[in-house]
Amino acid sequence: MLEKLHDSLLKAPIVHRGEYHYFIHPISDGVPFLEPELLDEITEHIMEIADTDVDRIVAIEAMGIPLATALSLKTGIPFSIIRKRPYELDGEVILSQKTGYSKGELFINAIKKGDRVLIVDDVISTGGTLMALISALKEIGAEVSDTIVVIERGEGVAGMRELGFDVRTLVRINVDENGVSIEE
Ligand SMILES: O=P(O)(O)OC[C@H]1O[C@H](OP(=O)(O)OP(=O)(O)O)[C@H](O)[C@@H]1O
Ligand SMILES: Nc1nc2[nH]cnc2c(=O)[nH]1
Repeated sequence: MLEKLHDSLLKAPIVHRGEYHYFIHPISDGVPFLEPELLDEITEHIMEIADTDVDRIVAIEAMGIPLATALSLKTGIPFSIIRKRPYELDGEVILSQKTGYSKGELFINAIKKGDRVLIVDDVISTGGTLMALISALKEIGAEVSDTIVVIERGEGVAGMRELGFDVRTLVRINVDENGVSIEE
């Protein structure tokens, strides 16, 4: 199961972002290129496990976008992108994003009270991004039916679960200077 995802992760190169060992992979970076067969394997799997009885798929710029696009085409569900720049439309919600290697702001538009949403993203590490997003969506009054992330590294998911956030991931990896290994 998820053979293409596992095989490709084992080949992922590592670069350094400060102290952080950052892996580079088609799903998390679009580099070197994202093969349709890999995207198909992953999104078929997400459709098998996720609650797709939702009004909207929600994806975070940038690398949530290919996942949301493929899922939207398969399910017919529209998607919204949480952007890294403001539009200054009425009702825009701003949140702070902090990962293991960066800080910034995210902007939510056009998600309203009562909307049922499925969140998808490429990677979770500290969980900072998703925790901020889920909290903001709850504050808006949207119902997060499911949160699915393709690649899990680090302790973010465990920390989020302790705080009552429900996140499911497709593969859990370890990353060090030698590369990526897959946790069984
Ligand atoms: O669990 P965390 O530590 O918060 O890290 C996870 C976030 O990091 C990546 O986003 P990034 O901001 O690097 O954006 P990108 O998709 O544009 O590469 C990834 O897409 C997640 O959104
Ligand atoms: N591509 C990529 N995205 C990430 N998001 C959080 N950690 C990582 C990482 O190591 N690589």
